[in-house]
Amino acid sequence: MTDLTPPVAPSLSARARAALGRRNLVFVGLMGAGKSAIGRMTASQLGLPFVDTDAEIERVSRMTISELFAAYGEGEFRELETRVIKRLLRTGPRVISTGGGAFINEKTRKQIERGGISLWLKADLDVLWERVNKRDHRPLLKTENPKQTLENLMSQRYPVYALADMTVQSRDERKEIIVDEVLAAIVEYCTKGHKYE
Ligand SMILES: Nc1ncnc2c1ncn2[C@@H]1O[C@H](COP(=O)(O)OP(=O)(O)O)[C@@H](O)[C@H]1O
Ligand SMILES: O=C(O)C1=C[C@@H](OP(=O)(O)O)[C@@H](O)[C@H](O)C1
Ligand SMILES: [Mg+2]
Repeated sequence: MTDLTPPVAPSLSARARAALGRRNLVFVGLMGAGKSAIGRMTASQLGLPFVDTDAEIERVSRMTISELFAAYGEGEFRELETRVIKRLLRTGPRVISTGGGAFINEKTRKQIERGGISLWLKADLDVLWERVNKRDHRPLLKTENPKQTLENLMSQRYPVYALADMTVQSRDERKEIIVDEVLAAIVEYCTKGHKYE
């Protein structure tokens, strides 16, 4: 008997998973861009383990990010961040969401370049502000004018985030839509092999 079942096209998730192969996928971008939330959902779509580097740092140090900044300062936090990311990149594949400053640190950025493919979740100031001002766990934003601080960080950091392999616009749109755009970016970048913007 002939099989009359029509062929089923592989889903976007399956195509992205195949395109990624053994590589790690690393989310970078400013505070509030959605790295932690979108990273977790992307990992689930890809059927891969997810690690948020801030959560991992908090787990190994048994301190919150705010406590680490207060007790040891940003310099020590960056050292810890670099070590944690280096260790995570040694194995895989997995999805890794970094804290906003990780990719700015040259040592960490080089590690990410070697151990994975990077995706910048890019967002406008108003989108970022709307999201970060709801919570107060980000030590760098404990300033007199946190929105201005965020804007200053945008001008300093955006040229560096732009070095990422892929860029996806994070905006006032359902998270599922952003995740689909991330999956499409992976397919495009991994099959064509040039920067995706
Ligand atoms: N597309 C989106 N739409 C609405 N809220 C979002 C979206 N993406 C992220 N968020 C929310 O914005 C907040 C900040 O996101 P988070 O993932 O913590 O950002 P990051 O890790 O980049 O700092 C969270 O409350 C998250 O659920
Ligand atoms: O931008 C930064 O330098 C930081 C971003 C934070 O992570 P999110 O980007 O996930 O908020 C966290 O790592 C720390 O507060 C420092
Ligand atoms: Mg985060």
